[in-house]
Amino acid sequence: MQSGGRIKVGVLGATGTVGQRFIVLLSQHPWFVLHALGASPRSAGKKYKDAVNWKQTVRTPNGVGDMIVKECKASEFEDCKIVFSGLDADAAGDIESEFRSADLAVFSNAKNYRRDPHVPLIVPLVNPSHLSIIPQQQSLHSPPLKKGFIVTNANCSTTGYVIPLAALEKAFGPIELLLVTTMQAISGAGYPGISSLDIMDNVVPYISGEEEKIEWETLKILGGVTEGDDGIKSFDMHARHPLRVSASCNRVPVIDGHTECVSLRFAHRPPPSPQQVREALASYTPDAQTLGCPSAPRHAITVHEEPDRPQPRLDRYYQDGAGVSVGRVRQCQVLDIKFVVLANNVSIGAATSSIINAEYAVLKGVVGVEGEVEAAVANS
Ligand SMILES: NC(=O)C1=CN([C@@H]2O[C@H](COP(=O)(O)OP(=O)(O)OC[C@H]3O[C@@H](n4cnc5c(N)ncnc54)[C@H](OP(=O)(O)O)[C@@H]3O)[C@@H](O)[C@H]2O)C=CC1
Ligand SMILES: N[C@@H](CC(=O)OP(=O)(O)O)C(=O)O
Repeated sequence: MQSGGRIKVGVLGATGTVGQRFIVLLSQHPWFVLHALGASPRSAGKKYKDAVNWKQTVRTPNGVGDMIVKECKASEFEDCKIVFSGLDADAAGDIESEFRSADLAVFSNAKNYRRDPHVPLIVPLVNPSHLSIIPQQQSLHSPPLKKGFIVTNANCSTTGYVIPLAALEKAFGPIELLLVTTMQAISGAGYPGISSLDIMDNVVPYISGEEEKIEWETLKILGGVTEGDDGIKSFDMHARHPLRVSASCNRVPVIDGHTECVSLRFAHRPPPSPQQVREALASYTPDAQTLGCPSAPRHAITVHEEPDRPQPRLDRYYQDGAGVSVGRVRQCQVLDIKFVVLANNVSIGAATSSIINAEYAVLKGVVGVEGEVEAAVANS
């Protein structure tokens, strides 16, 4: 596609569920322009339109269908300032590592590097300040890197519920106990995902590895970054205020949108009332909004007053799926407060988060700032 002074970006896993969402969002992005698409050796060498099983409700953007899908090799993406990854986790580890070593900036949806002590796990509406670990990631790399790094975003269920949690911790101090029960959409499992005979007329009360990811990722995201006497930074895993999380995950026959029921207890007594919680959620303004990231939602959290909302079919595409919806905020008879949250797993749960992370990194100068980048930001 023509760059027109915009920042050239690539997408790995461009044919997949998350990859297709990247294509839709990036094709209309004010700063970024799609420059290279990669997928498996099965797709490489084909025109995108012949390789992809397009499942979006909008048509393939102009010019993208005729782009030739490349192999996921860094040499094929060397002109890209930013590479977004929607790779299958079986392939993501080696490929993303090769791209970083080739001094490319990688924003990944895959789980492979989320636990790496030098890789930030960023939900852009919560903890983009964790980008501060990037210089350390680059200097500890062998050989040290000038521009290359990996930033990961979180599991889609983690992403949805940590946004209201961050708003509540900001307003009322640390949370100490958390229970979350998810009802996760079919698209979370990629394409073709779970078979129709398994999910129609059914609920499957198990998603491999999901509960452990939610329980662990929450601590890294909501914790801070601390610096030791030796100058080495590390993620504190919410250590100053230990937080215990218990997650139960279910697959339900919904196409897009993860719904999660959350109960929590605050560390400080007395806890806020349900009305104070509603107000804190509705007024939450993440740094990504204040800084002017173009893909950040206008309302990070939409609070519903109706007793039967949010619902995936009604609420998952509000703001193009870039925010989250919360409803049923009420007193919990066991902990303090309970509520329901809905997040679009493919948008804020995946592609939109990666894109906002990249926008934030551009605005903070973490992605190599050169004339081209400044011009794109200035012209947007
Ligand atoms: N779906 C969701 O809601 C979310 C997904 N994620 C994560 O994002 C990633 C992508 O998920 P999703 O889009 O659902 O998955 P899909 O299975 O739909 O897509 C996987 C993509 O990876 C490519 N791929 C597979 N094997 C290889 C390989 N050996 N080399 C290069 N490319 C390969 C596929 O290409 P090809 O078409 O050629 O096979 C395809 O483009 C995963 O890591 C997933 O865990 C994270 C949050 C939410
Ligand atoms: N496991 C999630 C989606 C996903 O791929 O998560 P992760 O990137 O953490 O593996 C779901 O099934 O809804």
